[in-house]
Amino acid sequence: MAEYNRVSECVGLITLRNPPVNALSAAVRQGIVDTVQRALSDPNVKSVVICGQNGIFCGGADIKEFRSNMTGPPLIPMIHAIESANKPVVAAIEGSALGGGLELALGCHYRIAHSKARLGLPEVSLGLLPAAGGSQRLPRLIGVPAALNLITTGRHVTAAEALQLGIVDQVTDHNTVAAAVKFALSVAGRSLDPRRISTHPCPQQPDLDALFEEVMQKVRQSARGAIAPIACVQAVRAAATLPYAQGMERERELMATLFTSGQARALQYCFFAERAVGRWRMPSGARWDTSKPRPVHKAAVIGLGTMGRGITVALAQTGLSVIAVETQEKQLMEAKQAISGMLERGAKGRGVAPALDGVIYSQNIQAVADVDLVIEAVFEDIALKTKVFQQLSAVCKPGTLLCTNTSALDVDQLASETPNPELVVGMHFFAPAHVMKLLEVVYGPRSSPQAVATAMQLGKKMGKASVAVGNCRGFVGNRMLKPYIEEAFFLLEEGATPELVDQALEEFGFPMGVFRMSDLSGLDVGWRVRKGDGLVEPGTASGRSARIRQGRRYSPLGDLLCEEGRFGQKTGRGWYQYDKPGSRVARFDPWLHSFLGAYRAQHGLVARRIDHQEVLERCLYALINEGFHILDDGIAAGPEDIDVIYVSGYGWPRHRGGPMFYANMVGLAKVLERLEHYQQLHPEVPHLQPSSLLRRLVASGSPPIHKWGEAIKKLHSQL
Ligand SMILES: CCCCCCCCCCCCC[C@H](O)CC(=O)SCCNC(=O)CCNC(=O)[C@H](O)C(C)(C)COP(=O)(O)OP(=O)(O)OC[C@H]1O[C@@H](n2cnc3c(N)ncnc32)[C@H](O)[C@@H]1OP(=O)(O)O
Repeated sequence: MAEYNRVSECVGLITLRNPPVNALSAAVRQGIVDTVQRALSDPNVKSVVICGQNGIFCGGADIKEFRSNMTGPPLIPMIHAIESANKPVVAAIEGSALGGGLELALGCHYRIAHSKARLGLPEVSLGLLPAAGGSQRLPRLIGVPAALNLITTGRHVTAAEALQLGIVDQVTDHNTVAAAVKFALSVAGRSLDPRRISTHPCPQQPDLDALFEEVMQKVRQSARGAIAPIACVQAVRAAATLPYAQGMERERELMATLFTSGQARALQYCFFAERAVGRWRMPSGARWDTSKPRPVHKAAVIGLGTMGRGITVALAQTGLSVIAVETQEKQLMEAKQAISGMLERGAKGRGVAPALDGVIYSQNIQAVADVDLVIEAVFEDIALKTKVFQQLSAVCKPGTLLCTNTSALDVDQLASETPNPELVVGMHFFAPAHVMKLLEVVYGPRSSPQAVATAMQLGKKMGKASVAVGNCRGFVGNRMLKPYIEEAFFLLEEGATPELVDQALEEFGFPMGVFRMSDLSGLDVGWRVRKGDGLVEPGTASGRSARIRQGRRYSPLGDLLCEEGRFGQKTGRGWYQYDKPGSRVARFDPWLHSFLGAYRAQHGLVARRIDHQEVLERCLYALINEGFHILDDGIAAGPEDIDVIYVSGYGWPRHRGGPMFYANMVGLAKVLERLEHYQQLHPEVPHLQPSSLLRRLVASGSPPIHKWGEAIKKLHSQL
């Protein structure tokens, strides 16, 4: 809806009303068409101001409408009618002007923004392009290079940057609508021809072809298979080389291709999934909207290794007071230096003062007595963590939340070692913790809803994609990673190479294939876990029986590399070779290939040709299958939780929507059929055995992903 008022006698004020972000729904578009017409036909009105209610101009087209048949007046003629109006129209921008919201403002003759406003054309992140004239007007207004940057990245700019770029005409610290009304009065009666952006040519740009070639190359490289960034470049090229009407035609064609692509569906799914995970719920029935978080003003981090340092930085950057505890003096000094450096670099990047004073360092655990929340990040050893939790329980004031950053240990076991297990949750950060977006908040059967609410709220404050998950081995992310990695090892045994497997996964869209990723994170990490599980044996045995451990197929390849001291990048050797320890460029390693040949010979394995399709099906479907187990077990509340974890923490290509969304796109029946196929070939591999939930979903007609929750509930009630 849009409300109309006449203010200051001769200004028509149009207010967009569609909480929470004034998205341009059919009703809002109709409201704008009607109120603009009313203002233009009223002889008492000399100029018009468009604003949004509740301090936000407009969050763009209503993304929810994209899923259905769109009705109501279309955006493009609506914006043209504003631009061609014979009275000045001024956009009063508060909060956000994004996507269609900014395109609406670009159709206005003037734009006044509040200093705290953010503007942008983020359509690319939804798999689209600014298709209400944005791809044609913005380059005409601010020039091709700046428009390319904004449209291909989708980044939001501050009002100050928007002013500098020429997107807005004025920035105010005061009441934006009042400033816009005053401005509208001052320009009433002036010629509007120079203010109609669509009538301008793009500012001249030397060597346009070279510029587009360079940008296209860069975009193709970073897009990892996403098509929208490429279409955005093509649309801006049309703006730079074609008359406006033809440019608009090109914009429409490109949008039609994107709009109907699976990628747009996947990216829009991610947008809503990221918001849905904030509405967490636990199997006990506790939920986000009935659980009140405790305030957290002061936090502590115990253990200042890599994870503890990153967590300290993330907390301090949120504005919290942090007590950082490390018992060894030398490590404490090193950590202090490293944390200060990270805070300084982070502050420089954001143009703010570093929060150095926000961190107090101590060797003494007693220093945490009055904090509201502690995150333990000591070495992954249950005995050590148990001791720390017992000390914390004795030292901390009553009610302090005790969080563990474990990635592998049993949160419930740790909780049971404390007098108040309801205060214990896992906060599983990903390295580097001040950079990586993902946080798994792990609740045990005794964690209180308030503890979960507090950890979730703190995660949100830290800017993390926080997902509440149940307690199990590996939680969600690492539990699903295990079969994925194991399949990759089996593929090597059967004839694949690390290069082939990685290439297939990188072409799918992962930033790194499984072997390059293992080299980066360190092969010794998995080795230690497998040793702990009693799976590692001396590598001299041969034949099939040597590769069956604990009753299932096992590949000792990773262990054998570790025995050779090949831990990945840090030792300069792993699945690849590196110029020196710590260097990042993975190179083909002839040693590794002859090692694989010798290994196959020792075990009587005959290498066969393996193609990309098999790599993808075996690695990805094994991972997805585990995802169905996780849903069946109630460890994740819904497929969105799993997908957000994989997209924000494990490099799953966002334009493929996450593993569960991908399974939905491929078709559940197809995933089931391929798993059954591989399971028949590899009966000794339990993770290829299709999950019973997947079978039941297929049997119930493969409901679309947004109906899985309902279907799972129904299927569980039938058990
Ligand atoms: C046959 C083929 C024909 C093809 C041709 C089809 C042509 C169609 C014509 C289209 C013309 C193109 C128009 C335009 O170019 C396209 C667009 O505008 S796409 C939208 C672009 N806008 C955005 O991407 C902004 C998205 N929103 C945000 O970034 C943030 O929400 C915010 C605005 C910065 C506010 O942030 P917060 O305050 O943190 O709030 P939340 O993010 O939590 O959001 C609150 C709530 O609002 C919902 N929401 C937000 N934006 C939109 C939106 N644009 N549409 C619908 N809903 C929106 C959000 O989901 C939250 O709700 P919840 O999910 O929690 O219920």
